[in-house]
Amino acid sequence: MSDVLVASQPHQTPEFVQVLVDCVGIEELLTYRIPAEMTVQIGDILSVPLGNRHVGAIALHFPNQQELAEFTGETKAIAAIVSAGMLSPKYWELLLHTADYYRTALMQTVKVALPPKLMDQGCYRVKIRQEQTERGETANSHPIPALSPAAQAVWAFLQEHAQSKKGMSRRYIQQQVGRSANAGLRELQQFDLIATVLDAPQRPQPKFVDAIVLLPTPDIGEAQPTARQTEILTALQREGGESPKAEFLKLAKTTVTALQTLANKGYIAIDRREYLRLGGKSHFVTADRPKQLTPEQAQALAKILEAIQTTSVQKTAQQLLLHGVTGSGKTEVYLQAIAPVLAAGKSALVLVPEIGLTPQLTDRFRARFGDAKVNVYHSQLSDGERFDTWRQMLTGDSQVVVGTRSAVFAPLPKLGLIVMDEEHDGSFKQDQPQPCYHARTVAQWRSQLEGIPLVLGSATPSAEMLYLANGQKLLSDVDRVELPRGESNHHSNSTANSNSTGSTTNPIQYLKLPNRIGNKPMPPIAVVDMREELQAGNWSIFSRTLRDAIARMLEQKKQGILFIHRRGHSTFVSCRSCGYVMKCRHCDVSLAYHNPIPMATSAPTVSHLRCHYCNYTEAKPSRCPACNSAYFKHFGSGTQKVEQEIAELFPQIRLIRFDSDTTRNKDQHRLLLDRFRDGEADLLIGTQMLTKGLDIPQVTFVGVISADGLLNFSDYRAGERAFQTLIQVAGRAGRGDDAGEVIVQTYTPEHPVIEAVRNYTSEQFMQVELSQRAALNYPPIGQMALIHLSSADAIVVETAANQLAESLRSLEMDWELLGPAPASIVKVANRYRWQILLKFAPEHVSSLPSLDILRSLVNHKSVRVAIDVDPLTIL
Ligand SMILES: Nc1ncnc2c1ncn2[C@@H]1O[C@H](COP(=O)(O)OP(=O)(O)OP(=O)(O)O)[C@@H](O)[C@H]1O
Ligand SMILES: [Zn+2]
Ligand SMILES: [Zn+2]
Repeated sequence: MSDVLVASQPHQTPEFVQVLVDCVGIEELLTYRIPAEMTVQIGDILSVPLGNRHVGAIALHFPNQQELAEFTGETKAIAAIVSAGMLSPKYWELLLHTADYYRTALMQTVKVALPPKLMDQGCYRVKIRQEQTERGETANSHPIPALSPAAQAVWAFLQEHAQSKKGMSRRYIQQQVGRSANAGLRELQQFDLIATVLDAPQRPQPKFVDAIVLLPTPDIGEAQPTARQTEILTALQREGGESPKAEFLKLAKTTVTALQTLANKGYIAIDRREYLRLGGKSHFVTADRPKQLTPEQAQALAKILEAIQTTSVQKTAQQLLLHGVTGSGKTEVYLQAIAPVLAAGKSALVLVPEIGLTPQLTDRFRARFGDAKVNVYHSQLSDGERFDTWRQMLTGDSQVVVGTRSAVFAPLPKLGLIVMDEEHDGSFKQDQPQPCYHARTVAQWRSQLEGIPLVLGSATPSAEMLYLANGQKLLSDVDRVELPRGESNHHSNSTANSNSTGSTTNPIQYLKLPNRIGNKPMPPIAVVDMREELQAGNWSIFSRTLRDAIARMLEQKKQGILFIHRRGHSTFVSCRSCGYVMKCRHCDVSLAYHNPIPMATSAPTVSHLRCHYCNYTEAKPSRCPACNSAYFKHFGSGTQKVEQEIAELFPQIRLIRFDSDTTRNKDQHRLLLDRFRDGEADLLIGTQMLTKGLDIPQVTFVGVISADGLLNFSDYRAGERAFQTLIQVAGRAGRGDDAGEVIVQTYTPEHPVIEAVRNYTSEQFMQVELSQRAALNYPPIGQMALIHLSSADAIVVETAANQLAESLRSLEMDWELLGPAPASIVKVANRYRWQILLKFAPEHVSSLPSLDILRSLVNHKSVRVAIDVDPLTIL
């Protein structure tokens, strides 16, 4: 796939190796000599001399002749191989490719992928190789007579402590044996007498406890439970019908005897259950068995299993796009696809968008496969937790890892399947620091490198995946993409097929789940025209329809969700009377509203509108250019404001606000959602986070305060994103027995996105969307990269941006350069932000400037530069 690996795997035994050292402040690779008796491989953890001490290092690159020629100084020799072959060459190739594609130094990429402390030599232990001690008679004498005194000393020390199963740390051996220990260890390693292992953490054992379980009310004729017994049963019901015995005794202030009586009467059972220790709140796994699949699910599963079969024989990766409407049972398909992978002793990686979604989803995986088989990996883990989880993965034990973006680098030696849930979700893309990788792109490379299938699931697949699934063609029916059986096999011969864009010529199988489980109808979506509300004299943010729906929901004692577009992005200007939106005449994106900003030249001193793709600027008209209405301004309402107004309208309503303010703490998500699930509130008010995978059966009502913020996001992807968000949000309604109802408020009901959402016509919408993108060479047809510049000094950053743009233009590369332009939100954290947009054909991605080159072209110390390849938002 990448040339990088080829260059780094020379044919002769390499004499030198470049390593990354575990030392704060040293970012570049250092070159070391490999002693003649040592065989080093890429990815080995080494011990190398640095200054007057030894530090940990990772072997990352074998320099070629040219690189060596540039190198003149004297090189020191590697002291020891601490741990060999811990991560496979394929894993390192993945990192090398990621660094290269995203124009980021390898070091920075490694830092994103690996947990802290990995190179810390204290984390490794030396053991006598098993075969040697088992030989019994040789165990107490020197197995090989030619050992040097240093090696003999270490050997004797290790033998003395052979009963310690965990082994000894190098540091401890050095302390005990003395200065020569390192040489001794190296010699023993060379004779293969010792092994070094990463100190493996103890896997927590599953914990079982007695649990009280509520049973269906028994048929007991006249004998009613006593008042006290009813109290106990109600308490148990409040706990969800299940509670650990010890906790419940305290909670219900009752006794073992009282519980036994209830058990004898058949009201409850006392049962041994596995007890889960999850972040924050421990709770039970309710035993969960595979569900009987619907025919559609079964068909999708069969295709995935077939892909797993074929790839394990032929090592050719396949991607499968599982397009299943909200509530169609995609997760159940993942679960049943993973089961045979685990049964074969392999591991599965499940990537999910955000931690807000993870508790509910990980619970389902734990319930199915048991606590011991499931590891969770995300950025909110502490350094220690990350490190422990990493080591757990390295053991090679068959396991499921459920994680967010960075888990795409999970070091699973026997990976058999990658699943990416909600593949369209923007949080798979890293904004900063560099590399600004997209986990889906990296997952695609990884699946090809490892020759394992990648399942990408979504109710609203991304334009990228639909385009790929359609064979990179535009206007044809996506449904017909599915390949005839067997044809997929000879198409793909391993990784050689991928081109430089990271997309693949391997066929993508398109799998569809068009119906909800139990054939529950999709909730009807009603669109309210806010212009009419205005005409009727209703100036509130709630239409009459929305107010009535909430009143009805309260009356029927149902639950609802009110969605508000993310705060702080009300940068577009539109007309409340006719819905007209100001757009850039060159770029087909909404113009951003700017207060006066300090600029070197022609600084507008009044509020103005500006395109942050191409820098086109115009004054903000005071009246609507289309209908001359004076009600022409920028807008936005935050969650707090909506919360206040709702509380004023419905004084008795119980609300939970769910946004980044109320969910800062990592257990807060689970807590708030649990409270809502338990019926502690009527209405959940929140932002984007609510759109993801919530499966709460009692929710019948979903309201969208204003779709306009989504529709007019000043970005070429606004339409796609708005469509996905609205469909996902609507998909939270009517998942249980009662039918759902969705209300969307907007000033532009005739907008194609709104039309498509109302009618659930995703394919048609995406086809039009793709052909519009093709017209302007926007992704996924063309490609883009965004160069960010920022500085505390508004003038300096503008000058630097102009100079950089000029330098880049003079390179005369195969890209189109737009800008420079100020970012739509110019000032963030006291820094002014400018950007340069590069548009190019996918085959030219490797000609993009690297971060190092950009830095050298920008000659201002105070200006920070970054490059984002395939940016998701251009704000
Ligand atoms: N074959 C089945 N039989 C019965 N119930 C099922 C089956 N498959 C899934 N379910 C249930 O249907 C509900 C919806 O399934 P699931 O959450 O997997 O859907 P989804 O497609 O992942 O939804 P979304 O994309 O909206 O998150 C869940 O409560 C799940 O337990
Ligand atoms: Zn107007
Ligand atoms: Zn423009």
